[in-house]
Amino acid sequence: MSMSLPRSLLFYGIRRAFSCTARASAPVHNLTVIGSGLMGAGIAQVSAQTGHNVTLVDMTNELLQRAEQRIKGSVERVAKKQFKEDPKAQSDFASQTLSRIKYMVDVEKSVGSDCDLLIEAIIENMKIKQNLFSKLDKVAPSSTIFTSNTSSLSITEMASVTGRADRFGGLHFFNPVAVMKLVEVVRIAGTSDATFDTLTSYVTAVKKTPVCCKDTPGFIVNRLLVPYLAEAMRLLERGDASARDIDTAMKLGAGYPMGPIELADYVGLDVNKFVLDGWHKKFPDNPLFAPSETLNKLVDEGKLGVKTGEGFYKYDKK
Ligand SMILES: CC(=O)CC(=O)SCCNC(=O)CCNC(=O)[C@H](O)C(C)(C)COP(=O)(O)OP(=O)(O)OC[C@H]1O[C@@H](n2cnc3c(N)ncnc32)[C@H](O)[C@@H]1OP(=O)(O)O
Ligand SMILES: NC(=O)C1=CN([C@@H]2O[C@H](COP(=O)(O)OP(=O)(O)OC[C@H]3O[C@@H](n4cnc5c(N)ncnc54)[C@H](O)[C@@H]3O)[C@@H](O)[C@H]2O)C=CC1
Repeated sequence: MSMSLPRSLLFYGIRRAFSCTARASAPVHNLTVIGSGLMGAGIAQVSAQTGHNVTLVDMTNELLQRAEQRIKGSVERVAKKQFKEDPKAQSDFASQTLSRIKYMVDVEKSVGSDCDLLIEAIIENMKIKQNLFSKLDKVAPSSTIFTSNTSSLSITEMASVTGRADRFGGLHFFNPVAVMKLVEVVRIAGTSDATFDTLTSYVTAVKKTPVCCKDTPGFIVNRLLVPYLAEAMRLLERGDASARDIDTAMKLGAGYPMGPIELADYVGLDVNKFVLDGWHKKFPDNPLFAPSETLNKLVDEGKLGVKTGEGFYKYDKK
């Protein structure tokens, strides 16, 4: 005999399974962000702006100095916006934010005994990410929650090299972090309720909106966005329209803030290529993930988009 649930109960069950509402949880005070590039610097910034103590790590002091400059510029923009008519409040906000960020090249020392949360934002490569997590798992306190900001890789595969699958999840921020309001909180099979609750509370604390998703390729946003960007590149390759016209069309015809070609440059063509190539290898029959010749050529030439001064378009060097 089959038993059917009342509709209201069924929807309640679905809501609970996927709900991202923050419940009481262990708060995050201290976090370590590994990788001080576009994303890591942004994550460090929004965390420090909301009172968290951050240790930001990269491979060289030069990279960290670049990140510090970028963070400073962005915090000043935010301060001007938040405290429009009050220059003193602007400079207090900026200096307090900047004072909460420590910079470090020694990755193993970066997860001290008080580290509540680790966010990895290094290159989009599974082997390199696994090496990092495996190394950190041995030195980090057992209570530290590990997360990755990956765009496209499996969080489960990363957690598999550690002994802390219950304290592992994904925190996927969007670029530019200071402005974009969403964070995807990715739950793997092992993620405990306590870990999940801490992650959603942290996202709310940094003034972003969490959505919960399963550990599937691209989660929600990139599963939809990356094929769209690749399709725009193919449209361009076929000579069906110019880059400018494709971008203008999607801005004025579909209401996007940026067109797909300029957004690809903004995200970084290397990141686009890593994502597309990785999915093509895993799902070779899916035409949505077919490589783009133009993308490959630009990456080979070191033209990675806004961050290198040239991609599909040319930019003032940052
Ligand atoms: C690849 C992945 O895994 C996932 C991803 O991230 S996919 C990429 C997701 N991101 C997007 O889709 C971005 C789409 N683009 C946009 O939303 C907008 O074009 C944009 C926010 C980037 C810029 O907006 P814009 O209106 O063209 O430019 P601009 O006027 O300079 O900026 C808008 C506001 O944001 C602020 N802002 C922009 N960049 C900023 C930064 N880096 N730091 C601080 N503030 C910033 C500006 O100060 C400005 O504030 P006001 O409106 O109060 O003046
Ligand atoms: N660019 C984007 O729009 C988005 C990217 N992501 C993801 O975030 C991650 C980082 O991307 P970006 O910030 O764009 O890359 P990026 O290239 O700007 O920065 C990566 C940084 O990590 C550092 N790094 C590499 N290996 C390291 C190691 N072993 N230890 C310490 N630092 C190391 C590099 O020196 C570099 O500074 C990737 O997984 C990417 O897929 C997620 C959302 C949006």
